[in-house]
Order: sequence, then C-alpha cells, then structure tokens
Amino acid sequence: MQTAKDRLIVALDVDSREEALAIVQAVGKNCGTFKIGMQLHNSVGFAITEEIIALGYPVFLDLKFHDIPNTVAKASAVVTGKSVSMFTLHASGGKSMMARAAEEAKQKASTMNKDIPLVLAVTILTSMNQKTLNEEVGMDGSVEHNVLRLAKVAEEAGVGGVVASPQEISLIRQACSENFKIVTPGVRPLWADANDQARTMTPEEAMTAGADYLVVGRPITASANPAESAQKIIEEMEKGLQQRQLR
Ligand SMILES: O=c1ccn([C@@H]2O[C@H](COP(=O)(O)O)[C@@H](O)[C@H]2O)c(=O)[nH]1
Repeated sequence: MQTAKDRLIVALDVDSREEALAIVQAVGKNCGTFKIGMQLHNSVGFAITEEIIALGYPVFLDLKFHDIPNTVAKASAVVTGKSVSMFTLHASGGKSMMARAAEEAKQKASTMNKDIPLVLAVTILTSMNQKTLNEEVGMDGSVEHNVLRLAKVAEEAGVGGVVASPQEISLIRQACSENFKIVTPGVRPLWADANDQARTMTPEEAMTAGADYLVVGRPITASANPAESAQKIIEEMEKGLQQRQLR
C-alpha cells in the first residue's frame, strides 16, 4: 500500500543542476518521486535525470511528447532506456501516437530487462479554464467533457494513466478502470498561491477524490522551507487518504 509520501511528486522546475540537487537534498525524505520537466531537461539534459536516479529516487520525466506516432514512439524508447519511472505525452496527439509510445516503451523495457515506465497522457492542461479551451484552443464542450473523452481514448490506446486536474478525478474514476492511474498537478494547499493554475484543489481534496499521485512544484520549491512545506502537504494528503478509506 503506497503512503501519502510515496504519492507526492515534487516538480523540479529550475534552471540548473545545483538548484535541482539542493531541492532533492532538502525534500528527498518528504516525497516519493521527482519530476523533471522541459525547463530543467532543456537546461542540463539527461544528466540530471541520471544523477537523481543514481541517488536512488524515481524520476518522472515530463516532456509532454506531441508529434507523429513514429517520432513519439522512438522518443518513448529513448526515455525508457534512461530508466525513468513515468513519462508524458499529450493525449491530443491521438490514439495511434499513444499506442505506439506505450508499445515502444514496453518493448524497450523488456529488451533492457527494466521495469516498464508508467506512460501518462496529458488531457487538458491544468492552467486552462473553460474560456481558454473554447475560445483560444478551439475545443468545443466543457473542460470535463474533453478531459473524460481524452482519458477514454488514452485508456483504449493502452497507456497507463492520465494527467488531469483534481477537479476531474471522480469523473475519470467512474469511466476508466481501477488500475488506470490519475496523476494530478494543479494542487494547491490553502496557504499557497494558485500561480498560473486554473483548476485546483487542496492536497486533502485531491486525495479524497481518488488521485494516485499529486504533482506539486512551487508551493514546495519556492517556499522558505521546502522540507516543512512538503511535510505539511503530506499531512494534508494523509487526511484525504483516510477519508477515502472510510468511503
Ligand atoms: O496539466 C498539467 C500538466 C503538467 N503540469 C506540470 O506540473 C507542475 C506543477 O507545478 P506547480 O509549481 O505546482 O504549479 C509543473 O511542472 C507543470 O509543468 C501542470 O501543472 N499541469
């Protein structure tokens, strides 16, 4: 059974190896996984992923692939070869793109005798609201409708789960299988700023709703005491897990 700490993913959205390692050092005991996104990866390359894995932490490589199926499939093999535990692609890249990525990750892991990474499809970014989705992106229908539609396509394509906001967790849980993972950024304790996140919930609410993993960046990494902030979030998550078990 995974604890609240195991389910907390800390986003290392910084520019340098030194800044990233300082956060790892500060909060390594207070989280389960570190997430490396396009900011850090594009600054320092795969070296930081390799270094953090070598320190003994699982890495979620969040590069959000979105390209033709062949290109995404080959990129998926590359990141699988780096032993990441999770990686992302955009569900809006389509079923064939997601299916090829999942298959390629499986094959590469089997060739290298490694664990298969959790392939996650990003549904609708948590920074988007109804207006931006409809008027700027040009997708009709509600955010919830589109998240659910993309989550179903992702599951059919054979990826392991989705990235969605906590506000859509219960809808996805009703429509997808129990094993389909839900990873939620857009998590904000009441004491933290929302920043550019539009569809948020607190750590307790997100865990109560049924999230598998929470992704938290700035409320921890930009706080005066990252370890203390991570610990406070874990305590809120524990309350949510307890509520969930009581249901
Ligand atoms: O829909 C999405 C997909 C990915 N993210 C990533 O999660 C973290 C959130 O960081 P905060 O500082 O807690 O806002 C960040 O790395 C995003 O790239 C997301 O927020 N929403």
